[in-house]
Amino acid sequence: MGHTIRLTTAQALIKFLNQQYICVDGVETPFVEGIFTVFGHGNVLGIGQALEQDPGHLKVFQGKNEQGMAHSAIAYAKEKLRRSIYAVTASSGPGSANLVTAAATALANNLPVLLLPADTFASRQPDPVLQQFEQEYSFAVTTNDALKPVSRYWDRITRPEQLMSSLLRAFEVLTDPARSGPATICICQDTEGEAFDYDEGFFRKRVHYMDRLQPSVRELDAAEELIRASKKPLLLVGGGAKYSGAREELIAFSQAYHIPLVETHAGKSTVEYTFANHLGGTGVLGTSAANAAAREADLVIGIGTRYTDFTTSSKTAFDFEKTRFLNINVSRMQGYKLEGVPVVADAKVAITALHERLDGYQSQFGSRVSELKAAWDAERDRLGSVRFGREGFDPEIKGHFSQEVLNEYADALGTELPQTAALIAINEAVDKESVVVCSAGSLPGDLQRLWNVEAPNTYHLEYGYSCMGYEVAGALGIRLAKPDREVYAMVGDGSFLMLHSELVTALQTGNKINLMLFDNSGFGCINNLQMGNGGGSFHCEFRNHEGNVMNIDYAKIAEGYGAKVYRANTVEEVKAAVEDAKRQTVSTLIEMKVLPKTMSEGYDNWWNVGVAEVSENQAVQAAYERRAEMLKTAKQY
Ligand SMILES: Cc1ncc(C[n+]2csc(CCOP(=O)(O)OP(=O)(O)O)c2C)c(N)n1
Ligand SMILES: O=C1C[C@@H](O)[C@H](O)[C@@H](O)C1=O
Ligand SMILES: [Mg+2]
Repeated sequence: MGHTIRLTTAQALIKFLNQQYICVDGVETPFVEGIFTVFGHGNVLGIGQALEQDPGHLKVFQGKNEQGMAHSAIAYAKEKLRRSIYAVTASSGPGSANLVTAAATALANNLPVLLLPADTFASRQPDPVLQQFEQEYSFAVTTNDALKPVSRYWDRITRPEQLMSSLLRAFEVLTDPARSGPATICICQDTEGEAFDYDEGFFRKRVHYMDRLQPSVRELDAAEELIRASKKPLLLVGGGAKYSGAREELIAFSQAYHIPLVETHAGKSTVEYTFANHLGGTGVLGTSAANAAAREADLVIGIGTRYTDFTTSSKTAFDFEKTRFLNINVSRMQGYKLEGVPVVADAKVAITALHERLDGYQSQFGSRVSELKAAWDAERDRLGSVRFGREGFDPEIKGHFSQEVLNEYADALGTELPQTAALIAINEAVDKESVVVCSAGSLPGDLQRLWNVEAPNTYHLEYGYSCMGYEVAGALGIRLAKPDREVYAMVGDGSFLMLHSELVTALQTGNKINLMLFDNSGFGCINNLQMGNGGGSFHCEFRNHEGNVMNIDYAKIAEGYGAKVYRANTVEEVKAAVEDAKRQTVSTLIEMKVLPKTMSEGYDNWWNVGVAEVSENQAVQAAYERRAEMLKTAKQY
């Protein structure tokens, strides 16, 4: 052993974080950008002291809610294509518990984040300490154990020297493209402040190489054979393609062999929609063009996709009798899905290698690609020009609300604005390099279908966990990743109510974000789901105790925090507000009252949901039977 240096566990942690680098394609950059903190008794005297003494290059942010700040950290990592992270420190007990939802969000989306919740005392001398819940069967169980199932790596540090092996393992996980996710290191409160003579070698600069996984010759042979045998292959672009940076390779491949391209939420904006062979999003929230191409395809080339139910329309989007799957993925687990032929490799490398092998090949899609795209573009134009009428209005979500109820909403909210028209107006008004973020509600559907991307990597959807409350916090994380871009959080009233604390952090730190608040006074998409499956409207509208539609002044709330606010209830007002908001340096909120049932829906999709098998309501029974019929056509596994 060489020289030693005497540090507390927390000081050693911060020193180590400063020395971690990542290398991708020969470019070496620091891996840990900073740390989000909510200090409490569990971490302020340990990690807080260490940061106050010497943060090194780490940027230190004061979060307002542990879940919120962790969402910001996750969004930062996603926007940085997993090549840079923030750490997150929380105090023990409720602070740790607040991290659970965010950890699960990171896990579902394969996003790296280092979670550092404090733990109870290693010595147990003062037990039970404040916020220790005392589980009778074991004093070793603390709130932090709730983070185990939602972490890719989890450890508890009860002695200073344990930190060394723990951190090395955590960074191996955080920088592995196939297993990236939350690494959680819980440090006992007393241990954080305990000193140890650390070997100086532990703090040397460490470079983690995110090498591009190469496909084997056998895999490429199999892939080539599949494609050559296919008449109508389809490129399905998932998040793995985006993280790999495979835009140019995908465009060249698609162009050379005339293979149409569709995308998942995570993959969206890897290739911009202006590319001629791009048919938009696929599945439950997909375009008519993408879903038609999926049905016609005899080979799906899935690139970095997890094939979720939304992507596959609960395994009904394809003709499973004839369609084969070629799965390019860095994860073997993902590669095995839908009985596909796996190519366990980096997307960019695999597409390049396949491109070189397919000389002379051409798909038989011919003019079908441009025809499908043109038909969808016309449909999008229609959705953009929908206007409300007090009589005979036929909303996109049909048969749920009578004209009378829709008029009631128009009166209560003082608006006639349809959601699709508002969204398309925003799409047209924002600069093409700006970034849009969303995660839950009806907006992901409208975004996947209607948000036309003109510049790569400008669309950020958290749809692995679809966690309400990610939108505002996520916008902050994106702004930190891309400080020169405008960031627009598309947020429903329900999501805004669930969590928007990090708006204050954005205002406090001068990191401008724009919140596009779509207020339809309710959990709109869930109301659609219940009514679309035979139910009534049950506890999803925001009506008060007298049965009246609530009209909440969200602009006033944001104004109270110090944001610049706008109230925009017509397409013209929305466009004007977006233009003015661009000129602001402070964070903005544009409140739009939109009519329920005016979001987009349909286009040959299906979502398998748990409809009641027995019910006193005939409409629910009918919905159950429809589901049973659909299940007959679905692949079983
Ligand atoms: C944390 C969390 N809780 C619950 C849900 C289930 N959920 C999905 S969308 C939704 C309602 C969203 O309402 P709002 O944000 O107003 O969007 P809208 O559907 O009205 O557009 C709910 C409750 C979720 N996705 N995330
Ligand atoms: O339950 C849900 C329904 C989806 O439509 C929505 O986008 C998502 O947020 C969700 O959780
Ligand atoms: Mg709503």
